[in-house]
Amino acid sequence: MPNLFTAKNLTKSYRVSNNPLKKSQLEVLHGVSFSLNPGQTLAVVGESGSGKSTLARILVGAETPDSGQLFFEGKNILSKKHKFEWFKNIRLIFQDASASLNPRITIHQSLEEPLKNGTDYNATQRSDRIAEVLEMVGLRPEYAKRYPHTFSGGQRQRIGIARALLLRPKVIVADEPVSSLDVSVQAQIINLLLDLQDRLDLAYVFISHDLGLVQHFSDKVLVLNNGTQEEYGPVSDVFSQPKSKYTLELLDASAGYKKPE
Ligand SMILES: Nc1ncnc2c1ncn2[C@@H]1O[C@H](COP(=O)(O)OP(=O)(O)OP(=O)(O)O)[C@@H](O)[C@H]1O
Repeated sequence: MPNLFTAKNLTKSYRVSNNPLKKSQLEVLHGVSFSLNPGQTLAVVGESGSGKSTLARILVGAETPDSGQLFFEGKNILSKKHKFEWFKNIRLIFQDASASLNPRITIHQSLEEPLKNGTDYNATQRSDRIAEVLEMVGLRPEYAKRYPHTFSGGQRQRIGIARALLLRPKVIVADEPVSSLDVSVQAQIINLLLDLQDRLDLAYVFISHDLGLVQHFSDKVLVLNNGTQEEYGPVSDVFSQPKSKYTLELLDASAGYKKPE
């Protein structure tokens, strides 16, 4: 059986200057590889600017890597013929749900969009699925009639999660999904994500600065240092016996992280 989701040697550079006398390419990712199975969580950690969000955008198809491979259930999803499977099965949760919700349209309209693009459901089936995912994230179906500004930050993040779930994906990439929320709300959203993982056997790629949370939430961890994979392995191994000074410093700097006895 192939792994659910595998990345091999991903690289990505950006052009940063048009001046031929200056170095014009910035290498943001270099040789990133991992594998993930159903129900597992891979955390991606690293300093600001280490390439975490770039990796997240590549994993959901919002950016193209310069080289490397991505496999979903053994299929090369960088090939055009698997585009739809990629779109359906690997979905993103943003840090700030407000950014992904158009303020001028109702929640129903926002949630209907992926269903129009990703299914052949009729209007009634779309409404039923929207009601179903809203209930799954602890919101009332009638909230679909409202506009984004009528919700709290935590409720908007629940809507962002509902939107990610619409097409019944198997992998969710969550880029700092709780870091813009109040601490009390963060725990509720984390518990919701854990509960959904249990119920749906979801795999998560979880990007976070909070290593205490990563320790509690993840099975594996990938440490990025300036775009290079510094360490990768079970979270218990990497955090209890970090091989590199960089990882040790990240752990020391993270307030929430508790060293194992
Ligand atoms: N479109 C782009 N064009 C040029 N450079 C970019 C682009 N997107 C990101 N970068 C650069 O790539 C590097 C990695 O950025 P990225 O946002 O992936 O890091 P990050 O680890 O997610 O940071 P943070 O934790 O602050 O969100 C940074 O130096 C950033 O300035």
